[in-house]
Amino acid sequence: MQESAIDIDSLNDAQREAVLTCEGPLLVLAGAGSGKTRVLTHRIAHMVADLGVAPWQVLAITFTNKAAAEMRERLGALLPGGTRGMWVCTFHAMAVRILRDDAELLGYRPNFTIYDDDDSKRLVKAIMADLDIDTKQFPVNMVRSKISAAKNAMVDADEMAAQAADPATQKAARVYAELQRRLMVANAMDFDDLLVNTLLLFERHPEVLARYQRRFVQISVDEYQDTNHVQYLITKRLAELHRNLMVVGDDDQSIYSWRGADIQNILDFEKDYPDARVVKLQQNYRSTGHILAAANAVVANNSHRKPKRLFTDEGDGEPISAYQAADERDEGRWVAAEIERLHAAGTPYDDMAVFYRTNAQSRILEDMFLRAGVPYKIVGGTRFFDRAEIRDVMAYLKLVLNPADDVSARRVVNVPRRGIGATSQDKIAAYAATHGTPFFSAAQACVAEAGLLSPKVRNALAAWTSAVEEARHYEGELSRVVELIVERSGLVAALEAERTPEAEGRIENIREFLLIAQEFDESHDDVVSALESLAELREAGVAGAEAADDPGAVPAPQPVDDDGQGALFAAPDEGAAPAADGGFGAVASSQLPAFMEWLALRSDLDSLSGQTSAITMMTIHSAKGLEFPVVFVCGMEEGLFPNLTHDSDPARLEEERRLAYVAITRARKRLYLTYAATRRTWGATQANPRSRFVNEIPESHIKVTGVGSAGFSGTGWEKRGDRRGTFGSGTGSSVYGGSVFGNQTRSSGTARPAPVRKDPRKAAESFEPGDRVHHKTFGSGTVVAVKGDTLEVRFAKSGQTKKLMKGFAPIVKVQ
Ligand SMILES: Nc1ncnc2c1ncn2[C@@H]1O[C@H](COP(=O)(O)OP(=O)(O)OP(=O)(O)O)[C@@H](O)[C@H]1O
Ligand SMILES: [Mg+2]
Repeated sequence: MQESAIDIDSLNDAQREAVLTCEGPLLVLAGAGSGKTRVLTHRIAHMVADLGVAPWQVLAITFTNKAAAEMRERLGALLPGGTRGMWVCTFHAMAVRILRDDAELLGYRPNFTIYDDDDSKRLVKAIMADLDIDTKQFPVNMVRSKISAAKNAMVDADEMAAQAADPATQKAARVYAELQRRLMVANAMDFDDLLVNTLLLFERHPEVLARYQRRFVQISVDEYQDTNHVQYLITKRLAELHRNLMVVGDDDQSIYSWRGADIQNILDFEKDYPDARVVKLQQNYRSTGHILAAANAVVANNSHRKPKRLFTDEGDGEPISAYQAADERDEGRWVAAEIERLHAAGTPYDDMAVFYRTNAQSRILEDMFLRAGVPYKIVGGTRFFDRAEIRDVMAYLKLVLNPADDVSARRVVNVPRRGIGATSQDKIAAYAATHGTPFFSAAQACVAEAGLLSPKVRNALAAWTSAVEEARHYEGELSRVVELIVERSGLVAALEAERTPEAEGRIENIREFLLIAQEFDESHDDVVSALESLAELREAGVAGAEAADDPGAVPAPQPVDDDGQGALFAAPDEGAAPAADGGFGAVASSQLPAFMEWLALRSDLDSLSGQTSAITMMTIHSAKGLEFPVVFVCGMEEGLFPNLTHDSDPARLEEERRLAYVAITRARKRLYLTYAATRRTWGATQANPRSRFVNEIPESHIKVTGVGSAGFSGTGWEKRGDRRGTFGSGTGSSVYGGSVFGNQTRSSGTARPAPVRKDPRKAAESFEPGDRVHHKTFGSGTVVAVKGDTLEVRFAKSGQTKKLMKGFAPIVKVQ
């Protein structure tokens, strides 16, 4: 095999056996980081490069788009001759390709539309409203998951109705029938339909199936433990002719049972293919010893699993760091500071990832990263400030600040819908063009002059312009202005009227935005320093810092000199504003301009992160199959992770634990687990003990720091008590007893386990003259003076001394 295109010597014996087994069914069953995906790609490369298999004869399926992209890249690197024609994709992407060619056979037109999760949810909701089904009694999500389960079990609506034993299932069956009818009329398929229709196509049209069976001589499926029934059947059908099917997976990493994934598919592989070769891999090449030991220890608490153990030759590496934060903001802040510290010490941002159990956690983290200047990207989610409802509120505020901002005016004139349609908007725009005025002034004129618009539109427009005017003239706190515009624009009222879970989510986001404004009112100093950071970035000529978010909106902040920040707070008609402000004058609330600049700073930092390397933020679910040198898992608290309620099924706890195993095993060299003593979610503050998954890690592999200690380098309180075994059954209320958190809570008699700093946002690090520091933009320097929250730092490269705000300037101490 010396001639091989791949480096066979880089594989261990078991891996080599798998790579060289190119005929017949093959199962690779092994724990995380043991090289399953690497074996899969090397095996394909070997077949193509050495055995004459054509790339187009190869089908490689994986679970997420990100994983598919990585696999394609790896294959590209291994096969200089190219991978043209090879299908490397997810099940859904494969289904789309197949159906684009032949959906007509099932009665669709080839240009069918794909409804994503949001679209299909909206459709289900509309149907339920039309059928008069009460969504309080039968929640939309419950109905959808019943329909989805039926689809994935290949049960159609009639069959579901015939089998339905309870009212909820009967209702779901009715919705299902109508859903399919409407999807068909709309020439659309939802995600489940893509899979189901592919299978139907194969069953009803054997000639189509035969074509693909002949084509795909070699089929490989990664993350096989997470295939559901339909996916299993599709794979089975496709592989029937050549029987060259390789599946790889790890039963400990099955995390999609809530979507119908069936761990049994992997466990039954040997039953389906009695001649299957089974290869087990035991060496982990990803993680250092402490991390691997922690993962092994946690997952060992699951009873429904095939026991297996992994070893590593890597050495122990660094113990896992656990950090107990005062609250969720302290957590975010600490993570940001630690990221900056690692970055200053040479770890590229790209090498770091931050995971969370639920999407809702990302907002605070984003907030803290933006403040600290940590560039980030979010996989599989929308960044807070990119969300439509937040953009709407921001457009309103821009308009309040600057009524000449036509982009914002046009964006929100009919948001929420108030009957000012395209025709009316065109008329206003035409008026504006004729009179050379901004759109908003034209709107005011159209309100004043009868006859230009219909009375109904005129009324709606009057309400809109007066809402903006009222906010403009409100003299008082900024948060009140934001509240006012949110109320008077009708944004929240319209969402409330929708009475949908998404609308609820949007309202919640708007509330979060209000909180940000309140915080701004409370912490003006921080803002000054945040603006300073931006000014510094601009001064330093950092690419992207000049990028204007929205032309004609907020005036760009001006660089400050050493003594004053005055220019930063200029109202739009003083100095920095565009010359033509439409003659509107300054807004009454003096803080709005600064607030808008602050928000602009955020988007500026966003654009910075688009260009340079960035940390990755994502849910643990989307981290499957990936690896990063440094991983932070946030929110390690009971109730959040494991994400359980008291009446949760014990099987769910096992799935949550598998998720913890997935999270831990993504880390190559450094793993951080963080948890907050108190956490504010949905307006309520909760104090949850730290996650049992942290407690399940033996003490020898983990180092705990936290509030009460001097920042992240201190030792703080230590874990004690018999952590393992205390949890007994692993479910129910006894779980809280025995955790360190629990002990301390009881002994101190307070709700919090350790002294909580008054303002956790201010306390991450203390500086003294003489300390060596590193600034994101200016590089290394020395602290020359500390005055309150202001540091004076002399930077080595420029020789300049700069004033920086502690806690906001992107600066860390270097040891
Ligand atoms: N024989 C080997 N020699 C050197 N490095 C290896 C070897 N096998 C695997 N690796 C490396 O170990 C890491 C983990 O491999 P891989 O991602 O294929 O594991 P996996 O089993 O698919 O993990 P997961 O279960 O998380 O998907 C990768 O960085 C890979 O390049
Ligand atoms: Mg893998």
